[in-house]
Amino acid sequence: MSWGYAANNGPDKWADNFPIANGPRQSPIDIVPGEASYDAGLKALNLKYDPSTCLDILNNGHSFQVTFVDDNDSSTLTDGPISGIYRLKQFHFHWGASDDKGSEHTVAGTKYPAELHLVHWNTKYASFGEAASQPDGLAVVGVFLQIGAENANLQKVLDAFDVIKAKGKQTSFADFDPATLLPGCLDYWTYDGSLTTPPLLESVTWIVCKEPVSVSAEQMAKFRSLLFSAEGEAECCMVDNYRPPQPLKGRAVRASFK
Ligand SMILES: NS(=O)(=O)c1ccc2oc(=S)[nH]c2c1
Ligand SMILES: [Zn+2]
Repeated sequence: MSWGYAANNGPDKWADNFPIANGPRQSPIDIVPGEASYDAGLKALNLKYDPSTCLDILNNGHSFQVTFVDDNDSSTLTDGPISGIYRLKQFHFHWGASDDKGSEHTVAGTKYPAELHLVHWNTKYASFGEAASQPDGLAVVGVFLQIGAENANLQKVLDAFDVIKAKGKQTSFADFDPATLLPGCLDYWTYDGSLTTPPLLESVTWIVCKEPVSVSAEQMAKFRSLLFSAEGEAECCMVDNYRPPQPLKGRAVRASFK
């Protein structure tokens, strides 16, 4: 049986096949603003995305993801807490069955209804796969979603859902600018962590934005219309695809803002 988010294969069971689940730098974490240390040396995030690198959108059975062409430096993350050039590979989300849960990171115990992850890999390595096994291989920008006004930019992504409802479904998705999903203020917390899904590799510099973006309650319902299950299988709604916060184990969380 493969990993998932159900009682029999969910986060509490992942250590059976992925012992790093109990490792020293696991993600997500609960971010306690009062315990984060302001670091004046942290640079502003420099995100430069080219919409023409947007390739397709797919339901991978754990979330849906929008994948980008990453054979050149058209869509990159530089500065912030990282050094060098990291290329955008994909973005995806995690969300709950109801608006009171869904994010992976929490802020002083507060759960948001959803969390966006923009996944980048360090171009000092040959590929995403190689970078994912290196301690400085990946940088993921996390953005919280909170219930409010309809998000017109997000709607462009949700409009593609009807053709990727089931696990394994994929369709072309072009000319989308992921920068339109970012908050106006790019203040962030940063810490050393891991992938939040198996293989849980400890290769991620996490960059979590302080300011959430809006999503309407109707748009959240659209997220919940996706399926974990493939066509022809018993339908299982894609909800609660989030890992809960993990032990900090002495790690420092730095803030880019006072
Ligand atoms: N949820 S996440 O930590 O951003 C993340 C990002 C990229 C991934 O690639 C595999 S494989 N699992 C992943 C989890
Ligand atoms: Zn994620």
